[in-house]
Amino acid sequence: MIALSVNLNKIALIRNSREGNYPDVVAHGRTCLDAGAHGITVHPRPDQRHIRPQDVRNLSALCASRQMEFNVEGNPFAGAVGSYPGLLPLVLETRPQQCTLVPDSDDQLTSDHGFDLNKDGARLEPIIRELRDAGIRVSLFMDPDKAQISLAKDVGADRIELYTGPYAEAVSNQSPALEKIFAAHCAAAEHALHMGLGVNAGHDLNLINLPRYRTLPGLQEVSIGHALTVDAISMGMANAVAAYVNCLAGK
Ligand SMILES: CC(=O)[C@@H](O)[C@H](O)COP(=O)(O)O
Ligand SMILES: NCC(=O)COP(=O)(O)O
Repeated sequence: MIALSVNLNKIALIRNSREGNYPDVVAHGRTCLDAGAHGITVHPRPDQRHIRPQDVRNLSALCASRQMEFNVEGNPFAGAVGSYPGLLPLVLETRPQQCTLVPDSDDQLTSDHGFDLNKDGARLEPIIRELRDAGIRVSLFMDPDKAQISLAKDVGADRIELYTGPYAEAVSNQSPALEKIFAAHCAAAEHALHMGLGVNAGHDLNLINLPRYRTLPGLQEVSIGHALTVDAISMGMANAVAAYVNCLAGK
């Protein structure tokens, strides 16, 4: 089974466009879990454009009450800004099952590359150790590069999350590069498994590109937010979650 972790960033983004708590992020989290999602993902950013620290606390409590996986993504090097305490303090306070470290700069529109561990490996190592010592599984956001994935093992990660943006773009553009891109993802996944790393994936996955991506060797979990939320506008959130769960199951 490939787990579906629903990313609720975009629900928070709509909420933040007005005062008040509408739509309610926690209520949507509950709907997703009721509809068959295996977990919830959030990616708080220092500018709090969507997920706020209190959302992380509330969703952590929701997932704990359901014994479902909570995955918090973010830049481990971003410090405290205003009421954003920084990723590490927030994660150590809320104790998700998984923390996915992503090499985003603070002003990035969205995530668009994996770690260069030749550059960041040494400063990531103590962070990964601290998270693992707290009982939190650590995944690193990575491009499908075998040498980099070997380094992910060396710095102590449990899993990698393969960055699927270029794969999704190639599917959507019907690019001739698609075969090569998907082959690189398969080789990267096989290498990760060989190294003893678990394999997650995410970014711009949708109902069109998922039927192929779900065949990736050893894929354990996908986190999906943007497209699933867009589908929920026409299908309803529960139906959208069910459609993605079915798609991952090959139905
Ligand atoms: C790491 C990753 O690919 C996702 O978390 C994605 O970056 C979603 O973040 P935004 O919703 O802020 O674009
Ligand atoms: N890790 C990827 C994620 O959480 C969601 O990415 P997207 O589906 O919003 O592109």
